[in-house]
Parts: sequence; C-alpha cells; structure tokens
Amino acid sequence: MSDIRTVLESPATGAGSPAQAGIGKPLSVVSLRKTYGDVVAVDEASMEIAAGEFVTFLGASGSGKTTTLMMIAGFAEPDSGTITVGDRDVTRLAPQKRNLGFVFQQYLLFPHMTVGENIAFPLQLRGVSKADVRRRVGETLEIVGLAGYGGRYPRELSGGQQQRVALCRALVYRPPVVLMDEPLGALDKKLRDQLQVEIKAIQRELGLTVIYVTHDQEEALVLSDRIAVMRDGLIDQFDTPRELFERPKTPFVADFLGAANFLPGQVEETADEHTLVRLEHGGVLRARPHAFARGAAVDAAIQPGRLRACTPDEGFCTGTVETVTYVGTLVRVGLRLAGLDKLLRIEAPAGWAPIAGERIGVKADAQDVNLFGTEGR
Ligand SMILES: Nc1ncnc2c1ncn2[C@@H]1O[C@H](COP(=O)(O)OP(=O)(O)OP(=O)(O)O)[C@@H](O)[C@H]1O
Repeated sequence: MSDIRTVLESPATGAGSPAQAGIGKPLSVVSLRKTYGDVVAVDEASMEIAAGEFVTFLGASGSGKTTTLMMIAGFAEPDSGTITVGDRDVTRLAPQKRNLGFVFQQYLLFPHMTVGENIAFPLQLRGVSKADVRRRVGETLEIVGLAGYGGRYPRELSGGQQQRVALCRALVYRPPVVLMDEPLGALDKKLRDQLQVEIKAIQRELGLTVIYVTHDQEEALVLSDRIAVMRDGLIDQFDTPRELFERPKTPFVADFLGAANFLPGQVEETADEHTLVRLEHGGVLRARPHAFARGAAVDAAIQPGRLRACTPDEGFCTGTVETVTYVGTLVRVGLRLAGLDKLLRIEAPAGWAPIAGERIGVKADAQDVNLFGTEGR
C-alpha cells in the first residue's frame, strides 16, 4: 500500500485538488437532535472533529450511532442543530452536494456494473476524463490487491473483496471526510483485522477525516484517535481510547469499554494522593484521588486486567477461585467473594495457573480504581 499517496493525491482532474498536508477537513456538529415520534434517536449531540482525525461512534444497538452518521451524510434530516464541514454549513445540503465518501456494511455495489465500472462511477459523476478514470481505477485496484479484477462483477468476488471495492469507490474521488457504518460487520474476524489495518493505513497516509460506526469495542480501540461513546441518543464521553479506558466519566463507559468490576462501598478517607473506600463486602480499597466527601456511597470500578492476584493477607479482599478460562495468551478467572452476588472477574497473562477452589487475595493500583457516585444508580 506504499504508493497510495501517489495514486490518490495525484493531481485531481475535475474534482478539486487536495491540500498537500492531507485531504481531510475538520467537521463540527452542534446540538444535533433527531426524533422519530416519541423516540429521541439523537439528543443534542455536539462534537468538534479535527482534520485528519479518525473518530468512532461506539454504542449498543439503538444508541443513535447510525442516525448521527446519516444526518452528517445528509440521508436523515435533523430536527435541529448544525453540521459544518471545513467552513461550509452543510446541514441542509443534499448528500451529493456534501462531497463525503460512504462505506456501509452492505457493500451497495451496483450488481450490473463491473468492479471497474463501480469504482469509476463517482469519477464519471464528477466529469473526470475517460483516460484519467481508467488510470485511477487501475491504480486504486492495485492498492487494495485487486489488480486484474476490474472486469469482474461483484457477485464474482468474496465479501472481503467486495468491501475493498466499496472502499476504493469511496476513496477514488478523494473526499475530505469518509463516513463508514459498520463496514466490516459482515466479515470474519481474520479479514476484519486485516481490513482494519488497511483502512487505518489509508486514512493515515491521506490524512483523511474518518467517522466510523461500530458496536465492537476492540475495533473502536484499534482504529480511533477518539471515540464518542453513545447511549440512548446521548454522547456519554468523547475522548481518546486511553482516557476512556483509564478515566471513564460514567459507569456506562467503564462497563462498555473496560468491562469493569463494580464494588459498592463508602468513602472512608479522602487525601491529596488517594481516596480510601470501605467496601460493602469487606476490606478497604485505595483509589486515586476523587472529589467525594467522607461517607459518600460509591461504586469502585476496576477492569479485570487491572486486578492482580496475591497472597490472601496482601490484598484488599480475598476470594475463592470458581472459574478458570484460558483464552489464548490470557487466563480469565472468576473469583467468588463473600457478600458479593456476582463473580469478580480477573484477567491475567496465561502464565498464571490458578486452581478452582484456591483461596487468593486481590490487589489493584490506586490509579486503576475509578469511583462513581451511586445516586441514580
Ligand atoms: N427511520 C426510523 N424510524 C423510527 N425510528 C427510528 C428510525 N431510525 C432509527 N430509529 C430509532 O432511533 C434510535 C436510534 O437508532 P440508530 O439506528 O441510530 O441506532 P444505532 O446505535 O445505529 O443502532 P444499530 O447499532 O442497531 O444500528 C432507535 O431507537 C431506533 O429504533
């Protein structure tokens, strides 16, 4: 894929030339809202996306990801709010006037057109000359490893190949922003992993602004500069993968991204360097500093990978190993704590070989312990 820049940044014919620094443009969404009858699909969504940034909308089914993307694309009309691409307000423009690229889960290739004709289509719409269309289609196919496939029909390609063609078609006219809705959702894991790498490489090389929709946490973490975690039409948190992982602002984010364990307790001591929490099921846990008053009821959230096994007298609590599952290089342990109705989940490198029935202690670094107030839980 090394020559992708040459291909997609070669002087444009017909369409406007991209900037040298990268073809991506910034995109801003302000107070975007969309209702369907009583359902608030998207509720006052606002975000500033930088030129060349890879942003993912992540959330459970029905959280408003696709609706937000469709409003940016121009396929759904917002009730209120504005969408700006570069310095242009596109809120009320027809999709084709927004000059955005799209890649959807369903490849949406024209079945009656060959692969070459499918990729050529957006260029022809833009009045690019025949010779340039032929050259650019050939070059683009080569980039994604499909040289020589231009004469085939979509039905003669595998799912992964079809999605590569869809990607070519979205990129061939160099849109400054590319919108992707679960583009890899229909592919098997191996192919998904491979195409994730390719999409990321293309995006980086060209400096494209990409907005990507997925409900797959791992995919979001691998691809994104920032992730908007959505829930019930609201953006819970819009942050870098690391911030979301290490400093979740809501229990939902801690659970959705980190699959955190939640331990109820009460703040016993607050200090500059830590907060001490007396856990309901026994034991005292040191968390990083939080602005909770003494006596406040909290949930301590700790990701399975940030809990470590230790001798019973070393840990903030002890429990009995109940389940042990090896997942490749990792071992997942379910620990039964007295007084807690669900198993505490621990994840560690597979070198650790705990035995069911074994009694162990658990510890965590204070900085890995996030606290959430329990009001409204
Ligand atoms: N055309 C429509 N008519 C009525 N309700 C709709 C329509 N489109 C979406 N909704 C509702 O709006 C809410 C948000 O839907 P949306 O498709 O944006 O969610 P999503 O996060 O993309 O979900 P998924 O991952 O399942 O695609 C849901 O409650 C959905 O039922």
